[in-house]
Amino acid sequence: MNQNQLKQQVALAALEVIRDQLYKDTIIGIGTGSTANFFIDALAELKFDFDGAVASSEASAERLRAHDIPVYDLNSVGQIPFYIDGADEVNARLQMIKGGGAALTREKLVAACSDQFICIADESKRVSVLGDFPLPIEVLPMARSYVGRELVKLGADPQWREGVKTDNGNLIIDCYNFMLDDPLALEQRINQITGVVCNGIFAQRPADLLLLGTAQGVETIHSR
Ligand SMILES: O=C[C@H](O)[C@H](O)[C@H](O)COP(=O)(O)O
Repeated sequence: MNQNQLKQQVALAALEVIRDQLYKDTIIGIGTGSTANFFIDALAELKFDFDGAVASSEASAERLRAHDIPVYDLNSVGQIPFYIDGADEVNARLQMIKGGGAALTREKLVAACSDQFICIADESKRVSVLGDFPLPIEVLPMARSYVGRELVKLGADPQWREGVKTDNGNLIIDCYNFMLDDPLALEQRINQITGVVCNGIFAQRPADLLLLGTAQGVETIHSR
């Protein structure tokens, strides 16, 4: 199976996980990226079984609307039962690095409002230690240079993702060579830098369930 087939496989598996838990008033949290896109396309089949969705990016909102799935503002929905999204890396504790598609802030926010975070990923995303994938950090435009200097002091090699603007109008700095042996401590430390909007470590809010696509089938891994 190629990577896209693995992504589709986990998208369908996620659909099976939520299928029996959908009600006419259910609002589903939807992530961003190629794996989330497979899920959105699969979800269209159930669109009459739930109310609508909250999206973590304009791109996902557009894709949902193209399937005639209503998209709600997060401010109007309160707590939601599920958030389904991909990841750039995920470890055995279901902590993740996210933000390869620059949607990390809205993703973290929708995840924070969700009872259950279901991560869907192909097996290439599984790691024992987070950090090979460059850590994305969303910063206010005028803080780019200052935050970069502060990140160097923390031991990273920060690189501005030129030409990319987030849905919130901010910039992305990708950090290479970060030591991520304590993801929670680093997540909190980076958040203390003035001008940082959000960082792509999901340790404070790890996934609750990981559906991992492998050549042997979908592995279901619950958080410990
Ligand atoms: O900002 C983007 C997100 O964090 C994505 O969920 C992540 O980059 C994984 O994307 P994909 O499913 O395309 O590998």
